[in-house]
Amino acid sequence: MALNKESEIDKLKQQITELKSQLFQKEDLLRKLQQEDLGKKNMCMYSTGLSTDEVSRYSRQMLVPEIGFKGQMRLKKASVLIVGIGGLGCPAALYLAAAGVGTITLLDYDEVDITNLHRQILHSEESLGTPKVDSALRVLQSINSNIKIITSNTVADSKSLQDFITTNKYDVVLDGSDNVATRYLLNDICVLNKLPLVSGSALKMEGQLTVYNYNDGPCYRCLFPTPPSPNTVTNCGDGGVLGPVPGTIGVLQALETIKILTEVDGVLSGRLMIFDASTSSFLNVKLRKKMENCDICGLDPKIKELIDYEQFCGSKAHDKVIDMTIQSDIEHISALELSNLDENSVVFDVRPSAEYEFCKLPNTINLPYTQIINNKNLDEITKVLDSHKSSVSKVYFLCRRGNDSQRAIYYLKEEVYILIPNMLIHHFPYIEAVSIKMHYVEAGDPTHPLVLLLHGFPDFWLGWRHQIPVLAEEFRVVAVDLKGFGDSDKPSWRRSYRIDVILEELRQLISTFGVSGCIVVGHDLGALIGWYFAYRNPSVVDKFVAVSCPHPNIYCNISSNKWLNCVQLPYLPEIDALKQDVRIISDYHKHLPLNYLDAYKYSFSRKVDWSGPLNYYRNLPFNKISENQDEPMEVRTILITGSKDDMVSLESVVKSTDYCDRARVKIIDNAGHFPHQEKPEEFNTILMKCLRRRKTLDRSPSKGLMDKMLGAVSSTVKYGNSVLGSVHRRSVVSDLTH
Ligand SMILES: Nc1ncnc2c1ncn2[C@@H]1O[C@H](COP(=O)(O)OP(=O)(O)OP(=O)(O)O)[C@@H](O)[C@H]1O
Ligand SMILES: [Zn+2]
Repeated sequence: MALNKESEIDKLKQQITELKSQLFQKEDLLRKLQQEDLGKKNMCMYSTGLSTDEVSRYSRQMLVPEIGFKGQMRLKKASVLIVGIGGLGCPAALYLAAAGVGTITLLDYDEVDITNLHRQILHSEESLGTPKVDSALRVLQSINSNIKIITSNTVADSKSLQDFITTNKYDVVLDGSDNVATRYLLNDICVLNKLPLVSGSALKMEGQLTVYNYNDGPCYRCLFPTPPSPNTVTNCGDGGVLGPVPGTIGVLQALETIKILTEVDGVLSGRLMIFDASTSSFLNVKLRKKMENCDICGLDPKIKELIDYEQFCGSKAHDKVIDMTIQSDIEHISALELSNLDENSVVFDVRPSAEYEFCKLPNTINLPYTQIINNKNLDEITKVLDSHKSSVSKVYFLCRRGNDSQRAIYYLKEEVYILIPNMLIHHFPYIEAVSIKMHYVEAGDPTHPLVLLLHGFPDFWLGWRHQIPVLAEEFRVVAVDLKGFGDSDKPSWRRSYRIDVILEELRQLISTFGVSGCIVVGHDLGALIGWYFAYRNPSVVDKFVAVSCPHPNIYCNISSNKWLNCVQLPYLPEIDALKQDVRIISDYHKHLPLNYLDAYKYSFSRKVDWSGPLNYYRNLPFNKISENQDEPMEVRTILITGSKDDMVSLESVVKSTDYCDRARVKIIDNAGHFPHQEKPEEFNTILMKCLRRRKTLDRSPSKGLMDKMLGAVSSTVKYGNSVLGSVHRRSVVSDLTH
């Protein structure tokens, strides 16, 4: 009976396949005949250029004043290239075809897979295993037989794409791809051929959209001059994606394309739209302007023809499995060996709990990787191992692809903290301030005056490693991980990073140490917070040291500041900052030895590690303390800066003293933006001297400082002229007052 049923199913399947193939042949024939007939269609006698059918079909959109007859004709004459007929390309193509875009080219190398069907709405169960472009063609043509659809089941690479662009005169290119190599390829080809590029992306519950190379707006390279490290890019296969998210972005890509084609104002160029599906909100952020020194669209472009993009990006032009090899000596075992492990072995499955729930192997313990690196499960690991009946001989880590399990082992083997030799650190406690947990490192005698160290961006408490042991000899030192950084809580809400919230939490944190006052030393972002804090809490702050950071009112005016530009990153906020983490971290911390660089990369390795830092910059730089220079900073202030800091000008640091009752400026020769890490000995000598010093500081910079500034002018080319001008002006003032 069972056998009969099986053969009946097989027979039916075979018949359906044959019928389908006949159907497809007939559809093809029909299409061809219709295409031939296209030009001869009944023209509407009152509407030159559109057939009667077209007038009726598009009547609802032609009634929209922005489109009208003219717009419809533009759409009809237009030619659009869509690369990637997946989550974004499907909805985009659907709306463009329905809207009557005259010629649409579909490019995709892939075949329909069952995992595509929840979001790639042009494909169906029937088309499983067939080229995506074929199933897309069938559906699009059934919706609109008036338009011409060209398809190609190939990889878009430098050669194939150039051929397409030369043969077909495109008006717009729409990026529906899912990998970095293809993004750069599409960008470059669009710049070289002067075509706008409508770019979208979607992952999990977030989507992003922008238009590149349009009306003198920036191109992808203006914003991302170098590709992210391959291992930091997450794809839908790993991160997951909710169908309507790419659906929304794809539809909006079609909308932007229609706006460009019909010359409607308000195209999303120079702006990035971020869609947060979890809160149903859209956010528009301004992007950095077109860069004069962009490699492809700048004034003197280095790239004049297409290159090998897989080589340039170090990754393939697809987003399929990317295997990581973190450690060459890592021990791997086969599935068979895994199934035969003895009872002295423990297996931790480090996949997210949701994935573990899909399916799990017996005798495994779920210990999500994200929790491991958050230090949340270290106790649990110990507990599990302790409670194991027999003695544990081996511990195995398991995940889907072998990447997170390697990362977990690496993390557990080499915790960040053991990197610091011979440092006197008491403990790594957490403090519950108001509603958040702050992680900090404490050293020195608790009865000594408290020095609070606030790190900068992108940094965490470890940035003060050279100062902690030295300060600990005379002070009680506390180096905190600011909210959103390191091991402190990382709320993702922007409102959690409002300056009043941050200051209140800081005040509470200080009071938990049982002291009424302290010295605050801040670097970069930490110093920016320090300025606000000292201004508002003069009774709590005995002295304030601002390292590499001008007064906030000056900071507000520095439009070319790299920190602010960082917030303007596209594919921002967090996802792409994360993709770029290796680059950003290595760029900022060129002075660090390799093992420390690794520690930093850990600390900024996840999306959540970027939400806080970026939110600070979204809120802080736009808060002026007080316009009124008659309300100066009461707290004694020491400004320390490197003579070669390319992010903070000497001029801005000197000008900051205008806002202070008592201020002193110290310059560390040949140091950049991280003087406390680059020149620790000189920095420590200056810092200790300033912190010990009791007498009142003068308001004006000293003569020695002027000389140093003049000497530094040649090395701070960017601000050279303004520094020089300011030095002359200030010299006159000092001469008069001395
Ligand atoms: N260089 C390229 N040439 C042609 N098609 C490309 C190229 N790069 C990416 N694509 C296509 O872009 C589409 C992107 O679709 P999407 O992001 O929804 O993911 P997917 O690859 O279909 O599925 P998943 O990521 O879940 O495996 C895919 O169909 C892919 O084949
Ligand atoms: Zn550019």
